[in-house]
Amino acid sequence: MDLGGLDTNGREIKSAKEMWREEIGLDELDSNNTDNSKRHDWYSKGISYWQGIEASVDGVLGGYGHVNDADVKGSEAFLKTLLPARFGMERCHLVALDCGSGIGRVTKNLLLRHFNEVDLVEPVSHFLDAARETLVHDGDMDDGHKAVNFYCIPLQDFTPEAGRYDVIWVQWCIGQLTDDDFIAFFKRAKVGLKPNGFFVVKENTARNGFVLDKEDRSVTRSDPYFKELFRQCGLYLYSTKDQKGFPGELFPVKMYALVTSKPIGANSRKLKKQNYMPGVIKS
Ligand SMILES: C[S@@+](CC[C@H](N)C(=O)[O-])C[C@H]1O[C@@H](n2cnc3c(N)ncnc32)[C@H](O)[C@@H]1O
Repeated sequence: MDLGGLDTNGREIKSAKEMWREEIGLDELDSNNTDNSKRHDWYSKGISYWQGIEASVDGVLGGYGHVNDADVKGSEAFLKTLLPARFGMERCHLVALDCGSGIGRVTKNLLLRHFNEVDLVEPVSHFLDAARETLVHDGDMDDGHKAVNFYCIPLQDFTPEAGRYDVIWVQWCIGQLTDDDFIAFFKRAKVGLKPNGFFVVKENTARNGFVLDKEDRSVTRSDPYFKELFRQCGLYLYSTKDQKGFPGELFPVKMYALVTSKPIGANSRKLKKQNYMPGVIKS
């Protein structure tokens, strides 16, 4: 990735390669040759940051708890177009995975309304304990929708159960992963999807290149940066939408629905149309 970026102290960084070389000792010539102690440092500083944060909506949203409603509305509108398109109109038994779930905010307000079972994966134990507490008490709603498994593990070490999920939801947490762990995670997580299953990635986006957060050890990637990583994961963009209604000082937020095989649609329609177009008769 050749795009330059910034860190939160305003320091310019020439390229993502340079950032990863500095942060985790990634050697440009050999992506397997990384300094494990630096990588360990990257993740332990990230986890320590979140361990110091209160287990509340305001805590996991960095003091912006009031964007919760707009966030849930935006996600719901996006999800409502995707579920019938991928699984048909008939209601079937749907299962979702909430990645980097924090206190279970997304599971409680969104996923449990659409999925019969939801699993959560989150590395910070006091967040997951809070999630378990709310969801198990709230849970077993009248409609039988419930949170089932609570995995306390970071995404870079997690592999989902094969073929369990219709949707794997990744929101506001993938910036904690380095590029190589991002790619390895999605490659592994594909096995967790059922046929027609898909990923949703909902994340902050940098206007250019990337922004490295020195406090929580995360990176905010730009839209082209995400798309290049998705390509390297072997994922295809099925649909994308911008989140609306957030305060202007926040990063723009995008939602991406990603599938594991090339979607037939716009391109094939275009080709078909061309077949029926009147041709110019050459003399
Ligand atoms: C901004 S909060 C978002 C929580 C939740 N997704 C939400 O939208 O309410 C970021 C979450 O990522 C989690 N996290 C940090 N490092 C992670 C990692 N390596 N793998 C998975 N999640 C991580 C944090 O503990 C925290 O719960």
